[in-house]
Amino acid sequence: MGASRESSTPISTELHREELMRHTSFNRVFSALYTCAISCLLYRHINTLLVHSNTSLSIFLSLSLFIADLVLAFCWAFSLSFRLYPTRTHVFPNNLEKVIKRSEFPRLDVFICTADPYKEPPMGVVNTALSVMAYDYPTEKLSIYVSDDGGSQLTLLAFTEAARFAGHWLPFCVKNNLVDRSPEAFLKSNHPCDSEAQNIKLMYESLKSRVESCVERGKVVDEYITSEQERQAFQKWTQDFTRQDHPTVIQVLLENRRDKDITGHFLPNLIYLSRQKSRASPHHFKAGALNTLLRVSATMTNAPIVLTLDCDMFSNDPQTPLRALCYLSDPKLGPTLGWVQFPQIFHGLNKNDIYACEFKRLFISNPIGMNGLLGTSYVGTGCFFNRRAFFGGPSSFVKPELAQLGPDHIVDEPIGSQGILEAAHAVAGCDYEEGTKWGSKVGFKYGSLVEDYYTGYRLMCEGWRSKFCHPERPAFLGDIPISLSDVLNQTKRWSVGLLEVAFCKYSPITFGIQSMGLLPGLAYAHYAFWAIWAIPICIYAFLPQLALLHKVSIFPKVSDPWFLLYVFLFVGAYVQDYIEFTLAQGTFERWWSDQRMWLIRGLSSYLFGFTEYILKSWGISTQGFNVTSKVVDDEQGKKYDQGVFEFGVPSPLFVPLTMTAILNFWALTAGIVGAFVDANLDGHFVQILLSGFGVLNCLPIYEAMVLRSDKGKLPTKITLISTFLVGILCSVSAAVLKLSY
Ligand SMILES: O=c1ccn([C@@H]2O[C@H](COP(=O)(O)OP(=O)(O)O[C@H]3O[C@H](CO)[C@@H](O)[C@H](O)[C@H]3O)[C@@H](O)[C@H]2O)c(=O)[nH]1
Ligand SMILES: [Mn+2]
Repeated sequence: MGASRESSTPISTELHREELMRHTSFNRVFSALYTCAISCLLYRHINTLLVHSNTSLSIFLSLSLFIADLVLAFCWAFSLSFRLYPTRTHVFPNNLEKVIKRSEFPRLDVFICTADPYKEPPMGVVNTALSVMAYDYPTEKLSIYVSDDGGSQLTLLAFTEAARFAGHWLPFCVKNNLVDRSPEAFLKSNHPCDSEAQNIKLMYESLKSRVESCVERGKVVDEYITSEQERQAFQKWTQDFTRQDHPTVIQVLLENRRDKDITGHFLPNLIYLSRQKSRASPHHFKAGALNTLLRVSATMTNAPIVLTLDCDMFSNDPQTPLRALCYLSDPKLGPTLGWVQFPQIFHGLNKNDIYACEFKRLFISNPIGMNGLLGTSYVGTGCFFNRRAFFGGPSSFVKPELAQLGPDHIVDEPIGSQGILEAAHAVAGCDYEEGTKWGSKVGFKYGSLVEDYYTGYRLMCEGWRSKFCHPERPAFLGDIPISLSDVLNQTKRWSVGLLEVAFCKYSPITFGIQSMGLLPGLAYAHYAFWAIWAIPICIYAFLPQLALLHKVSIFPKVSDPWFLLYVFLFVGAYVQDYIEFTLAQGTFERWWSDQRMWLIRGLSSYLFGFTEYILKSWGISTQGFNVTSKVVDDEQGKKYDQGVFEFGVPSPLFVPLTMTAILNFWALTAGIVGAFVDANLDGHFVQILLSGFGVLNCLPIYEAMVLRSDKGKLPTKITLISTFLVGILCSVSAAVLKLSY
């Protein structure tokens, strides 16, 4: 591979390079072998089902095991798409200015989304904004838009303060050539403590304490409002102003041609936006916020490149836009390149990443795999878009209802002018989208709780391509949830959103494969059907154990040749998984957490996600976008750093987990005792092994159930309910067993 390495490309102007990963041929051989093994297993299942199952019990057992393995086989087939063409990319930002002059760099609009000042502390949002305002990019080309779906004056206050601080912070970053351009990250780093740094630190800390004191009080204190203009802005928060019902607030906090930093250089644009909300109109959560941002920015700056960021993803490398430009400004890729995605990488993970929030596969390995196909999916943050991608396919332009919102429109008035502000307010109204193509043909797509995945998928079906850019130094760093219930609720929301895509008329297995081809379609199907993991995981967590308790043997004996097939399939999958994980710089401990959390998610997030999706499609439940908390309370934070599971709240999500822990422990004990008493180790070996594996994975649950007494232990209520339910399961299965004899 590595076509661009050919001698015809002069190295000095090379902007990017791709190479197939070295282990690809191994992957392909192993995949072929594994496919054969799976086929054998499915053949055996069908054979057992048709020939050897004659009682209703044995039909039930064989059918369940068949379904479990069939689903596993599907999941495995989907994931093949990531393994056949894994392609790494390299970019050379140092060559950029040889190809395109700095003065000709395209303008860049940055969108930062926030939705709740209490779950997403305003100081965090401010740090994210400052880190991108300080990008190593011509400031006159840079505009930062902050979308506040929380409609909070606290966030606006934080940003009026931040705008003032930016005048000191930006020149400080440039002068000292900092790489940590989020003030919080800078203060935590080993920086030189000269008087200038000391000064900046004091300034930042006083800003922070003002903002945090207001957050604590829940309102903006008068003494912090310093100008008439600010006073007018805060007056919009009247008595009737609520988060769900309020007028649009647009505040130009910094204007490029007007505001200068302390060294006399112009500052980038900084705009606060809280779109109009009304209980009567749907707001479509983040997708709605992003579409409003697209329109408002179109009236103000309309940059051809758009960066979307979550409020907790601060920039960790000021060169990032230059890296993105290595692709976006390459005329060879130009016409169909829709976006350049950087991975989501997180800071603050504990040593073993107990909740597997790193999502190495989701955010790193799989994108590398998709990179060799049509390009990686959009993951909601850290993504540079070609604005044109939101208006139809590369060769089928879809006009927005106002020409002014189109990607070619040129804004020629200052952003603070009356005309511009009026236009911006008009397109931020809550009824604006009624009768337009926004959300269907134009902009971010509505219809799924994972608007990022769905939008990227639909754009790719329209013909857009993408690139994954994975530099050595993480481009962005994000926060992770640190309590188990937050973690599981997050993946539950994803499961619901993904299922919405799986079963809509644009399902990846039908529409996707048709419009993108087999492998990219399978890659998207892998995500869409993510939650079906719940089926095999639940079956394997309960069925063999219940059977073992009643001394029913359901797997081949150790002496049976089919036993070897099971060993190969299990060990093969686990070893391959381990190798892939460590190839992506993972440790053994983190891999163990990762596989454990996969099982835990299967028994909670995926299972509940499935149920909620069904209820939602029947119109019974209306699951919305539950924002993940980014607040770290000290005690919880300390626990997390020690690597202790935090249960705490009595969430129903914990019930199937606890049931699994109890049942597996019981089955293992009974199995071992039985092996001695009945001397039938041979027949029950696989089931004993499975129960043992279950117990091993449930160790933190036993600990939280019986050994701990702190606030994060498993609530007694959950233990009692689970024990009761396991009791019922056992009695029911005993009764069924009796009936069938
Ligand atoms: O009504 C809403 C809800 C959320 N958000 C913003 O959306 C972002 C993501 O929300 P978060 O609670 O952090 O969700 P996560 O599950 O952590 O996010 C992942 O999954 C989301 C889709 O479910 C994607 O949008 C994100 O980019 C992706 O990082 C945050 O910046 C929120 O402020 C809004 O702007 N409006
Ligand atoms: Mn998040």
